[in-house]
Amino acid sequence: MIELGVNIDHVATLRQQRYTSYPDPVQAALRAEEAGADLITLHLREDRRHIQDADVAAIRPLLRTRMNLECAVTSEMLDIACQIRPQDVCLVPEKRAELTTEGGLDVLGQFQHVRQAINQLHDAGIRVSLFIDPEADQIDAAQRAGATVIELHTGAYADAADQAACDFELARLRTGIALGVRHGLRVNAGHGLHYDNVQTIAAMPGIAELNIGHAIVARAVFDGWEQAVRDMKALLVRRDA
Ligand SMILES: CC(=O)[C@@H](O)[C@H](O)COP(=O)(O)O
Ligand SMILES: NCC(=O)COP(=O)(O)O
Repeated sequence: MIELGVNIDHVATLRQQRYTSYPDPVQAALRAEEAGADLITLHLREDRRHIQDADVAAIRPLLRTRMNLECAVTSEMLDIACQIRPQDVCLVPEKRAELTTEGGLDVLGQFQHVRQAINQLHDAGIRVSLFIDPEADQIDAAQRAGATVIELHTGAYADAADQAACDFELARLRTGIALGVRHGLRVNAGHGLHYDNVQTIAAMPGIAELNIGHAIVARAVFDGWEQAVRDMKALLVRRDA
């Protein structure tokens, strides 16, 4: 099976909407693990719109699987990551005004900055993933910068307006995964994946892990949290074994 990273950001979004104490991302993380999550993903945004520093600190020692902490390439975030020491950090681009993470990290355009960040995290014993678009020059740059993991942004595939656009995005992803694997990288993917579009990505040879959040939180409203996680996990059947 491909590994499922359950992203709990939007459990915290619901809480932050009213600044209540519920729903609790700690419970979401632990119950996702019980339901079959292979790891827990969470994004500490600079504007703290969903996950809070206290959530990251509370969840880290309680996880039985592993934590994949997504954060921007800033000194504040790198310091927090080095203090928390999650097993994985995924470096992502961030814009204050965006609704969600709109594109991949421009590794090529800020190569030295990203390389230094990777070195700092590696020195703290943290594996580093780069959240990038499925573009050859970015995948090459990720490997040269020292990352051992990439997560390919599937948002353009998820948002494709018609079949032609969808086929184009799938071809980009297929080529990107193959290039990443040739470079010896662990290749993950995620963003905008849901119960009806995930299987096409899961069927692609070379994918190690899919990180999925928004769709699982939305499904949980009707089916319950654990069932939503179990149903997503069941769709991640590896076809390249
Ligand atoms: C980087 C990424 O793709 C995830 O963090 C996901 O998008 C959920 O967070 P946002 O909706 O805040 O971007
Ligand atoms: N890195 C992508 C992720 O963690 C989940 O994104 P989404 O499913 O909430 O769009």
